Amino acid sequence: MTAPETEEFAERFDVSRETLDKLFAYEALLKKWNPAINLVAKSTLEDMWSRHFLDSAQIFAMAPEDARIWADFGAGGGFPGLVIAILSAEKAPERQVILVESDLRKSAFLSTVTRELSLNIRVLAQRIEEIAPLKADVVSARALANLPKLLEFTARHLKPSGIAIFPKGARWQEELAQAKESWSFDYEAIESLSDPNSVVLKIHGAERV
Ligand SMILES: C[S@@+](CC[C@H](N)C(=O)[O-])C[C@H]1O[C@@H](n2cnc3c(N)ncnc32)[C@H](O)[C@@H]1O
Repeated sequence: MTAPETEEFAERFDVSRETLDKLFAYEALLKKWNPAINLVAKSTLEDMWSRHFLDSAQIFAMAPEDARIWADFGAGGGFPGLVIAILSAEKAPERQVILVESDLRKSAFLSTVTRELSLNIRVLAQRIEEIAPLKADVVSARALANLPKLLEFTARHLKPSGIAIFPKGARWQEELAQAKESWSFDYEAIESLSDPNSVVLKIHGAERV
């Protein structure tokens, strides 16, 4: 039987049975690897759908459908990047997702899921600072760094027309004010579906001032 949170997820994001099965397979691999390499906090393992999957899928839904290159920085256990790739297989099949993760054990996990689920993902087991410009349409990052640092990471890798999408916690306004000291940009702050105190920041046209 399908759990209510799974049904709610399927309905909210209008995904097929095949996509749900890929998410179940990813969940099983994550639970298998987590005790060895701590991909997500143990306390959140039983909350996979209402927390990590929902949190990631809302980011997917905020990007233009025709975004071809999507880079997720500091992908860790695959949030949001792996969920983006699983949803993209159904809804944006031309898209390639690039997962940048410098921790070798975590990037090995990301490569295993990529292979087992036949996803259109390129895993880069490198530091963001060291990779060649990606010319991405979208860059996302969850729980990686504060906003000024994220803008610095993103600047080299986003196309001029591209957007950056960063989920942020309750202190997002402080980070925004700090970022505005060195950057000019347009943004939207969208209330997070997984936590009413958090937002997802959508940023366009960032330029150093
Ligand atoms: C707190 S974890 C967040 C993981 C995932 N985004 C999530 O929300 O569950 C941050 C991840 O970023 C990776 N990381 C930190 N600095 C990095 C860098 N400069 N280049 C690539 N990866 C980095 C770490 O290895 C870690 O896996």
